[in-house]
Amino acid sequence: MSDTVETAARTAPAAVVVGIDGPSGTGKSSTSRAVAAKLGLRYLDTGAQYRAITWWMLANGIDVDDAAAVAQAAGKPVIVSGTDPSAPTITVDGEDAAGPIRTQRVTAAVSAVSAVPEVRTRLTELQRAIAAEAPHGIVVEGRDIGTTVLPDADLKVFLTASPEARAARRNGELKGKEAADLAATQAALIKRDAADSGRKTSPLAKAADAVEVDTTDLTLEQVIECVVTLVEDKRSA
Ligand SMILES: Nc1ncnc2c1ncn2[C@@H]1O[C@H](COP(=O)(O)OP(=O)(O)O)[C@@H](O)[C@H]1O
Ligand SMILES: Nc1ccn([C@@H]2O[C@H](COP(=O)(O)OP(=O)(O)O)[C@@H](O)[C@H]2O)c(=O)n1
Repeated sequence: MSDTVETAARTAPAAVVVGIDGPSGTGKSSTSRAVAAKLGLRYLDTGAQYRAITWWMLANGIDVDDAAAVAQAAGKPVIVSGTDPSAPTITVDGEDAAGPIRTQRVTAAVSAVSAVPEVRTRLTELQRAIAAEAPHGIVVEGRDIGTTVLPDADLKVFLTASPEARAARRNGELKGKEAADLAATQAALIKRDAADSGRKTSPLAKAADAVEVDTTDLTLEQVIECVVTLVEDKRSA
């Protein structure tokens, strides 16, 4: 090894692992992607994986309300996540699933599928393997990253926002596609939060050592800057 390479290896910052959790519409995906891109880290959307397995169950005629049937099928689909924050991808059995996993049908079914312990065990293993392989570190977002998937993460962030703000953000995305009225969007969000927070296995929860950021009155840029600063503080500590 040359002197220059040895010096570079010695001075490169250690890999940093960041977990970002919170309910729907708090800004997890947008913030995590931007923070990862700014800091040269990989990015993993674990919600997309739960959506992907749910999409496969629906496409294969599995009754998503039959936990035993979901558990039996949980090992079948091959889910692959691309972790480049500028172009994240997700495939199921080699097929691009990025579009189909965002439909209302999948959104309405995902909490039931993600409550099944066999589904969680499988995806948690996959998520840990992806995080362990990230050369410079990774930002992983979801519901149970700080509590279950990566309890030793260098930084844990828990994003919150009022139900009104979250529903307005979600409706902004749906405009022109599957537009819903604000009250219906808010009711659906609250129902999903309750299911995700109330399940037995790794529910949506803030880890005791997570930093909570209320994004209700912050712009997306402000949230990104806040998390970048938290990561840099950790790195220099
Ligand atoms: N602080 C914010 N202020 C306004 N809009 C935001 C903010 N954070 C995120 N958004 C917007 O809200 C929508 C949902 O954000 P997203 O990152 O997908 O949330 P989550 O992953 O928590 O469900 C996106 O359209 C995003 O651009
Ligand atoms: N780590 C995770 C991530 C998502 N999920 C489940 O997957 C669903 C979809 O997650 P998502 O992050 O795509 O949801 P949005 O907030 O983007 O709508 C959640 O409602 C949970 O049921 C989970 O159980 N655990």
